[in-house]
Amino acid sequence: MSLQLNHPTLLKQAGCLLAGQWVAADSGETFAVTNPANGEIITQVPMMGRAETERAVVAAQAAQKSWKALTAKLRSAYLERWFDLIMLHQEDLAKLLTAEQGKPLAEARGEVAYGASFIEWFGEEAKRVYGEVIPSPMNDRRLLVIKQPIGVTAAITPWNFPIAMITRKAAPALAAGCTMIIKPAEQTPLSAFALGVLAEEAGIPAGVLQIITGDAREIGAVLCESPIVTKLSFTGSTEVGRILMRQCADTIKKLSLELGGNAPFIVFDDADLDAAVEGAMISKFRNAGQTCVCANRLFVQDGIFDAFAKKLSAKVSQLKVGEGTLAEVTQGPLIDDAAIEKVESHIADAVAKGASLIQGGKRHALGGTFFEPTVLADVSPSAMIFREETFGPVAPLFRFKTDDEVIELANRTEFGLAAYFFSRDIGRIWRVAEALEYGMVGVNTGMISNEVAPFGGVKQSGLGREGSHHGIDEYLEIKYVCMAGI
Ligand SMILES: NC(=O)C1=CN([C@@H]2O[C@H](COP(=O)(O)OP(=O)(O)OC[C@H]3O[C@@H](n4cnc5c(N)ncnc54)[C@H](OP(=O)(O)O)[C@@H]3O)[C@@H](O)[C@H]2O)C=CC1
Ligand SMILES: O=C(O)CCCC(=O)O
Repeated sequence: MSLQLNHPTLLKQAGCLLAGQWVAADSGETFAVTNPANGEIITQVPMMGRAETERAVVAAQAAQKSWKALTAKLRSAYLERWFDLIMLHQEDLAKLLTAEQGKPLAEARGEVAYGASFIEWFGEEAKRVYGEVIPSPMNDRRLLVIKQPIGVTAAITPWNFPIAMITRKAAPALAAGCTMIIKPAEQTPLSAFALGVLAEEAGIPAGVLQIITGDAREIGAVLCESPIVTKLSFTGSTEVGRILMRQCADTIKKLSLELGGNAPFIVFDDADLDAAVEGAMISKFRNAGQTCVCANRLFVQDGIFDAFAKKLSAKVSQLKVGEGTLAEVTQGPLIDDAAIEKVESHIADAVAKGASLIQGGKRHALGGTFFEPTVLADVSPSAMIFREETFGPVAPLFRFKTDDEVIELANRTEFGLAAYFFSRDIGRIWRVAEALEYGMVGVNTGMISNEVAPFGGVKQSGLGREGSHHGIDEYLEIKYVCMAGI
């Protein structure tokens, strides 16, 4: 194993973090974590299930009593220490992330900093959970609102952002006074464990943050069905989101769901062409196209279509595909074979329906799950790629003529996460921003995520918001106190 870390204990091999101990599965079973760039096994992690999850829930409940009793200032101090340690070990965390997920090291470093920013932000927000005094309609009464932690919470997270998707959930939970059990994706548990090691080093007490790997269905079933767990936050596919929502119905659990997207990226004739191409590169090709906010459908107005297609293809041809550890690489492997098959099927279907392939289009000569960054022109709205999230490095260009036409096309989807458009007409900017049925809209930019802004979708892209001052509300309950006899 060639992973050289300055702080070797960050690579946890033997156990999950349960009730302050690193423990093996009851059965002793493990599963392999592999490097998607070369298929090598990095390490084995525990294959846990129902029994271990039930114990984690009990431990989380016990820990929550004292965690919520701390002052917000003290919880904030724990989070600040955790943030500092993550940034201190940014390079090691980035190496681990690249090893198990595949993204280029520069992107991995960026994700570590992005992930840490949620801990810093919510550490600060912990101190600003204000209540209200409501002017009373009766002289002898005083009406108050206080906010309290929702209790024991759980997070089920995906492989595409193995650090940030955990911290975006765990930081507000801990800041609010909740405890959290985290089930990371099977492909990327090592980043999660490393966060757990640093949380321990920051002094975060046993049971406040627990990390469990293994059988997703069994672990998920316990987390959803337990009446002790009062909140579940999930990021991943819409299909699994639906299953979890159904499973949470019996306990009427509070849910945050961050599900699939089908982002439109619109370039109007009056756009700054270079800025639009830059925006498309970052929005489409970040993490090899494997983000839920990636541009999935690029709509380009007739008058600028050919120039945009040419410039974008030229930029795409300069992307360097390879192992994420190599300095010059800008696109790593896709996560697995299923991902590459989906990309291939979307391209084949688009071409069969009349699209022309103007860049890339096939598996990369490196083999494995490396894929050539691809551009398709004149794609038909009847193509599969119009309806489904590709989650890969394919930019399909659709031609349009009018504003009304493109707004209708952009909204013709059950998803509503992120949308982007480029224009320099202030009237059009307002009209289009308001007409797009999406939770987030980037205007003249392809990059919208940061810790101070509310991240989340409408329609079937999910429920709730993460990040920003709204993010902590997902982990708080409102209590109304009516005081009579004044
Ligand atoms: N919104 C987003 O950011 C993401 C969207 N996706 C979309 O989903 C597609 C498939 O990716 P995939 O990784 O399979 O996403 P999934 O939704 O299957 O996985 C996300 C998380 O859910 C867990 N999970 C899966 N099934 C269950 C279950 N029945 N009960 C409880 N937890 C469960 C997974 O665990 P385990 O890994 O152990 O199976 C993982 O931790 C992608 O191609 C992409 O389109 C994927 C990832 C992120
Ligand atoms: O794909 C996701 O679910 C997370 C998107 C990364 C971001 O926060 O921008």
